[in-house]
Amino acid sequence: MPTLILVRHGQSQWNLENRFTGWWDVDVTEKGVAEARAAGQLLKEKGVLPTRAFTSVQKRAIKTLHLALEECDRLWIPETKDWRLNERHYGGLTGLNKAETAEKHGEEQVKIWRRSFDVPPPPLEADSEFDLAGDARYAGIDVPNTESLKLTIERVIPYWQEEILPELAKGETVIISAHGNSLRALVKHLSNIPDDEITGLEIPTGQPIVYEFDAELNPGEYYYLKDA
Ligand SMILES: O=C(O)[C@H](O)COP(=O)(O)O
Repeated sequence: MPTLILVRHGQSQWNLENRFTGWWDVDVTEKGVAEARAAGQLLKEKGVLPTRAFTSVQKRAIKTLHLALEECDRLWIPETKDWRLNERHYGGLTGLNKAETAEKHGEEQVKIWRRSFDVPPPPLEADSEFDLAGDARYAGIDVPNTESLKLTIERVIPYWQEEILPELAKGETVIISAHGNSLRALVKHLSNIPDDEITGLEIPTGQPIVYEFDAELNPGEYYYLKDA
């Protein structure tokens, strides 16, 4: 049975510091490493062993993938990294503290920037220290200067359809190690969550989520592997 495992990266340094991160390439903390290892141990314990892996080009997701695969002895499986699985771009909020931003602009405005479906944060200034346009990994890519969830969906779902779904069609057990909002994009699509209900979906770090697909590649309800 084709199976999909989604894992949000373990805690990052800026998760810990409560800063907007987006495309900025922040590492995992010690706690994040432990979360990633625990995710891999859970895969092993439950016998849900990935045969194919996808991740973003951001180290917090890549490291989480590798730590988890190491724990379930699957470091050898084929893996693909792609920017389309990156976190949504946080624009001009990148690097700012979330609580301080709420004090400055109000809780309501920050909630809109963080959880609305189609309101992007203010764009990143071209001379910002967080501008990644010159980063080698994005050569030839039009790096966005901000993204809403809607814009994130517009790059995640075509990638899902073109690159990941064909692997599931072969019967693979696919693991995707990615980010809060690139995974929200995917869960919204797979579970048919309406635009106005997606605001309520929070994806915790390091907790494997599983979808099982039928022969027609229709996904069932997702569940947390720890509860299975
Ligand atoms: O990019 C970030 O700051 C986090 O990974 C996700 O942030 P959010 O919870 O504000 O969507």
